[in-house]
Amino acid sequence: MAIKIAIIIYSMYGHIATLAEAEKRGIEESSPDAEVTIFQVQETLSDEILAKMHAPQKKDYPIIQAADLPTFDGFLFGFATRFGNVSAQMKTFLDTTGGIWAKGELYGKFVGFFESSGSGTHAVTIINNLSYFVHNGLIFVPLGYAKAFGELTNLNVVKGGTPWGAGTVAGTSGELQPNEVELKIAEIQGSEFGKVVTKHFS
Ligand SMILES: Cc1cc2nc3c(=O)[nH]c(=O)nc-3n(C[C@H](O)[C@H](O)[C@H](O)COP(=O)(O)O)c2cc1C
Repeated sequence: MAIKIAIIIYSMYGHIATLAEAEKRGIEESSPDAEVTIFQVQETLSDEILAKMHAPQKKDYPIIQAADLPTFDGFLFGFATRFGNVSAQMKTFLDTTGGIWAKGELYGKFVGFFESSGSGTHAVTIINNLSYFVHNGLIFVPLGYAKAFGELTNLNVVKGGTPWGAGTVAGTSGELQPNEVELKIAEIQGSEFGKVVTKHFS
């Protein structure tokens, strides 16, 4: 049976959405039988506030519902950093999943993370949010260094990405876009994550 992977994001300015597409490409490259879907969490801000924050129109990824989660074997979460943490939109979604947690429906499934931050707060966003995933008994698949050593240690470009997961430095006004090195890291992460989930569930 084909494995199913959900990439779940919140992206106000599009950086995380771009990384999510690279993660998806990576999974599909290493695991052609995998079913991969990019979801976004429900927006919680009004159109008026979003306009004041200069947020562009969102991509039309389906909105994830708590009830969708148990149908997947693995999850890649894309976090847009807010004060070194996840956005309230992402947290609001996670807080709707108590019933799933109570039934242990995510136990033993796999999870990985990628992130975006204005100035490069990187790993801290992921580390600050492990608790939810630990409580659910999800198995964290870190990116590590082995498969992306050259990219992670490349100091020639301003870049995100750590052994905790892919990432991008958006710039303090969102003026940067994910660059080639950041996209490559995201593809490698997707590829390796796909392999781990496939190996376990096939
Ligand atoms: C309220 C708020 C808090 C933020 N906090 C941080 C932060 O702690 N560190 C940082 O580097 N960037 C911070 N940023 C910048 C965002 O992380 C950045 O806009 C985001 O990663 C862009 O991703 P997106 O285009 O997918 O929305 C913050 C942005 C907002 C609006």
